[in-house]
Amino acid sequence: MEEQLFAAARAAMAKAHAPYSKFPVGAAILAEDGATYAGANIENLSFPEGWCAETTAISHMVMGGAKRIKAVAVIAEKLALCPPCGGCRQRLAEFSSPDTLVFLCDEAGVQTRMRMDALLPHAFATDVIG
Ligand SMILES: O=c1ccn([C@H]2C[C@H](O)[C@@H](CO)O2)c(=O)[nH]1
Ligand SMILES: [Zn+2]
Repeated sequence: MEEQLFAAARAAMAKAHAPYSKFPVGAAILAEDGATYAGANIENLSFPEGWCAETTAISHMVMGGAKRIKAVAVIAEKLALCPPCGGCRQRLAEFSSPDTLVFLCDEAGVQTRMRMDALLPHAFATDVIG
Protein backbone atom coordinates (compact mmCIF):
# COMPACT_ATOMS: atom_id res chain seq x y z
CA MET A 1 0.00 0.00 0.00
CA GLU A 2 2.84 2.37 0.89
CA GLU A 3 4.70 1.51 -2.29
CA GLN A 4 1.64 2.09 -4.46
CA LEU A 5 0.93 5.48 -2.88
CA PHE A 6 4.57 6.49 -3.21
CA ALA A 7 4.55 5.56 -6.91
CA ALA A 8 1.32 7.50 -7.50
CA ALA A 9 2.71 10.59 -5.74
CA ARG A 10 5.92 10.45 -7.73
CA ALA A 11 4.03 10.07 -11.02
CA ALA A 12 1.83 13.04 -10.07
CA MET A 13 4.90 15.14 -9.26
CA ALA A 14 6.00 14.76 -12.89
CA LYS A 15 2.81 16.62 -13.88
CA ALA A 16 3.43 19.63 -11.63
CA HIS A 17 3.04 23.09 -13.11
CA ALA A 18 5.73 24.86 -11.10
CA PRO A 19 7.62 27.17 -13.47
CA TYR A 20 7.92 29.94 -10.85
CA SER A 21 9.14 28.11 -7.77
CA LYS A 22 10.70 25.26 -9.78
CA PHE A 23 9.61 23.15 -6.82
CA PRO A 24 7.49 20.25 -8.14
CA VAL A 25 5.43 18.40 -5.53
CA GLY A 26 3.27 15.30 -5.85
CA ALA A 27 0.65 13.89 -3.50
CA ALA A 28 -1.45 10.73 -3.54
CA ILE A 29 -4.43 9.87 -1.35
CA LEU A 30 -5.71 6.38 -0.58
CA ALA A 31 -9.42 6.96 0.05
CA GLU A 32 -11.95 4.84 1.90
CA ASP A 33 -13.28 3.52 -1.41
CA GLY A 34 -9.89 1.91 -2.07
CA ALA A 35 -9.15 4.27 -4.95
CA THR A 36 -6.03 6.41 -5.25
CA TYR A 37 -6.37 10.11 -6.04
CA ALA A 38 -3.25 12.02 -7.01
CA GLY A 39 -2.32 15.64 -7.54
CA ALA A 40 0.51 18.05 -8.23
CA ASN A 41 1.05 21.70 -7.40
CA ILE A 42 -0.33 24.09 -10.01
CA GLU A 43 1.19 27.56 -9.93
CA ASN A 44 0.10 30.79 -11.56
CA LEU A 45 1.85 33.87 -12.88
CA SER A 46 -0.16 35.74 -10.26
CA PHE A 47 1.81 33.94 -7.56
CA PRO A 48 -0.76 33.68 -4.73
CA GLU A 49 -3.24 32.03 -7.09
CA GLY A 50 -1.34 28.77 -7.30
CA TRP A 51 -2.10 25.81 -5.07
CA CYS A 52 -0.46 22.75 -3.55
CA ALA A 53 -0.23 19.12 -4.66
CA GLU A 54 -2.23 17.94 -1.64
CA THR A 55 -5.07 20.31 -2.55
CA THR A 56 -5.21 18.99 -6.12
CA ALA A 57 -5.35 15.43 -4.77
CA ILE A 58 -8.16 16.35 -2.36
CA SER A 59 -10.19 17.89 -5.17
CA HIS A 60 -9.78 14.75 -7.28
CA MET A 61 -10.90 12.62 -4.32
CA VAL A 62 -14.02 14.66 -3.65
CA MET A 63 -15.00 14.78 -7.31
CA GLY A 64 -14.40 11.02 -7.47
CA GLY A 65 -17.09 10.66 -4.81
CA ALA A 66 -14.89 9.86 -1.81
CA LYS A 67 -14.73 11.81 1.43
CA ARG A 68 -12.43 9.91 3.81
CA ILE A 69 -8.64 9.66 3.62
CA LYS A 70 -6.96 6.45 4.81
CA ALA A 71 -3.43 7.55 3.90
CA VAL A 72 -1.66 10.29 1.99
CA ALA A 73 1.85 10.34 0.50
CA VAL A 74 3.77 13.51 -0.39
CA ILE A 75 6.99 13.91 -2.36
CA ALA A 76 8.96 16.93 -3.57
CA GLU A 77 11.70 16.88 -6.16
CA LYS A 78 14.06 19.26 -4.39
CA LEU A 79 13.59 18.66 -0.69
CA ALA A 80 14.60 15.69 1.41
CA LEU A 81 11.06 15.47 2.74
CA CYS A 82 8.08 17.75 2.18
CA PRO A 83 5.64 17.92 5.10
CA PRO A 84 2.32 19.45 3.97
CA CYS A 85 1.99 23.20 4.51
CA GLY A 86 -0.29 24.54 7.23
CA GLY A 87 -3.20 25.19 4.87
CA CYS A 88 -3.02 21.68 3.43
CA ARG A 89 -2.86 20.16 6.92
CA GLN A 90 -6.21 21.77 7.65
CA ARG A 91 -7.64 20.69 4.26
CA LEU A 92 -6.42 17.12 4.79
CA ALA A 93 -7.81 17.12 8.35
CA GLU A 94 -11.28 17.89 6.98
CA PHE A 95 -11.35 14.42 5.40
CA SER A 96 -9.06 12.52 7.80
CA SER A 97 -9.30 10.64 11.06
CA PRO A 98 -6.74 10.93 13.85
CA ASP A 99 -5.21 7.65 12.64
CA THR A 100 -5.02 8.64 8.96
CA LEU A 101 -1.47 7.87 7.85
CA VAL A 102 0.88 10.44 6.36
CA PHE A 103 3.86 9.22 4.34
CA LEU A 104 6.70 11.63 3.59
CA CYS A 105 8.69 10.36 0.62
CA ASP A 106 11.90 10.97 -1.27
CA GLU A 107 13.01 9.49 -4.59
CA ALA A 108 13.81 6.19 -2.88
CA GLY A 109 10.37 5.73 -1.30
CA VAL A 110 8.57 6.36 1.98
CA GLN A 111 11.01 7.71 4.57
CA THR A 112 8.81 9.01 7.39
CA ARG A 113 5.43 7.80 8.59
CA MET A 114 3.15 9.63 10.98
CA ARG A 115 -0.48 9.86 11.97
CA MET A 116 -2.62 12.84 11.07
CA ASP A 117 -2.98 13.79 14.74
CA ALA A 118 0.82 14.08 14.92
CA LEU A 119 1.01 16.15 11.74
CA LEU A 120 -1.72 18.50 12.94
CA PRO A 121 -2.16 18.38 16.70
CA HIS A 122 -4.92 20.51 18.24
CA ALA A 123 -6.69 20.68 14.87
CA PHE A 124 -9.55 23.11 14.47
CA ALA A 125 -12.58 20.84 14.63
CA THR A 126 -16.27 20.88 15.44
CA ASP A 127 -15.65 19.64 18.98
CA VAL A 128 -13.74 22.88 19.49
CA ILE A 129 -16.50 25.13 18.17
CA GLY A 130 -19.27 22.96 19.63
O1 LIG B 1 3.36 20.77 1.06
C1 LIG B 1 3.53 21.48 0.07
C2 LIG B 1 4.37 22.61 0.11
C3 LIG B 1 4.51 23.36 -1.04
N1 LIG B 1 3.87 23.01 -2.19
C4 LIG B 1 4.05 23.79 -3.41
C5 LIG B 1 3.43 25.17 -3.40
C6 LIG B 1 4.29 25.87 -4.42
O2 LIG B 1 3.79 25.60 -5.73
C7 LIG B 1 5.65 25.22 -4.29
C8 LIG B 1 6.65 26.04 -3.51
O3 LIG B 1 6.16 26.37 -2.26
O4 LIG B 1 5.43 23.99 -3.64
C9 LIG B 1 3.07 21.89 -2.24
O5 LIG B 1 2.51 21.56 -3.29
N2 LIG B 1 2.92 21.18 -1.10
ZN1 LIG C 1 -0.16 23.20 0.93
